[in-house]
Amino acid sequence: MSREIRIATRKSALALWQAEYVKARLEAAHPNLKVSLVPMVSRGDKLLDAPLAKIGGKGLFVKELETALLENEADIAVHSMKDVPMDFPEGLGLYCICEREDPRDAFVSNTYADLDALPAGSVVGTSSLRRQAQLLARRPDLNIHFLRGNVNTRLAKLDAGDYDAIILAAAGLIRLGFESRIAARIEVLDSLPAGGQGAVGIECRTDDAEIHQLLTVLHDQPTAWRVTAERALNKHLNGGCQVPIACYAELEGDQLWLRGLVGQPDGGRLLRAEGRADVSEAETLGIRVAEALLEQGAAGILQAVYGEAGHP
Ligand SMILES: NCc1[nH]cc(CCC(=O)O)c1CC(=O)O
Repeated sequence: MSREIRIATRKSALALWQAEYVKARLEAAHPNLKVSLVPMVSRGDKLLDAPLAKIGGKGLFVKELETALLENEADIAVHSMKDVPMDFPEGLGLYCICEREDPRDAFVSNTYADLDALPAGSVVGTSSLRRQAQLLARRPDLNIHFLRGNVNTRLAKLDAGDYDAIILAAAGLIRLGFESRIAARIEVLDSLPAGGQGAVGIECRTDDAEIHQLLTVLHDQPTAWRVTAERALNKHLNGGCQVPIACYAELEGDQLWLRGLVGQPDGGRLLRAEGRADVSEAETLGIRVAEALLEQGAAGILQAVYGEAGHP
């Protein structure tokens, strides 16, 4: 096989790690395949036109990679599934989901062993409303402070003494070699993860059958079923990037068990719902659990959050 695969990637440490991981696995499986990385420079100008600007936040970074695929500057884009919007542009789709890393949130602190060890009034860093809602529901005394930036930046801010603890996805820390920084993994019961957390997905052109075939060695069907159910829930709740929605699917034999949560950002109310279905019904299950959340009043909570964030 003489084909070359060009991987479009952002330049953050985590994005590069994920791209290198896919490159290494593709090369191992297909010895004659040439795989290269195409690191994307910022295209701030392109972000200003209306349709892109509407997508916002994380969606913008994905968009940049998608443009490279559509313009045939690259062949595949590697994403953290939790950052991938629900719908794809015409001509592109998700053709591979790799085996999931630890999906849990991680408690990271230089002083305290876990959440319960934090003294009253401690400062915890996270910019995720999902994490904030669940933290405050359990520990209303904590002070949640905004924490932005990539994984390295966030760890540096913790080390500078700005926070007593921070919450990050375990997966990102493990991939970047920072597993030893995890003081405690927070069980999913206490911090239900974001849909797709810990899973890496590969997007490519719909009509590129040769690439689809080459990618099959990286596909992990159990992860794909789980992430499909989670994304269906997010989609049904219209979950964008800054919303207090959590969901997590596990496999019990050939049954999917999906748990979903919508939380008031101040932790005052956490709505929970769950359901089980055959793996072939992953999407229906996601919609069903989302409906159960809506019946409890999820729309009101989400509407209040969108209002504050300035969304329509
Ligand atoms: N929001 C950014 C982001 N996107 C994916 C991960 C971690 C790795 C993953 O979930 O696959 C992170 C960092 C974090 O939330 O701590």
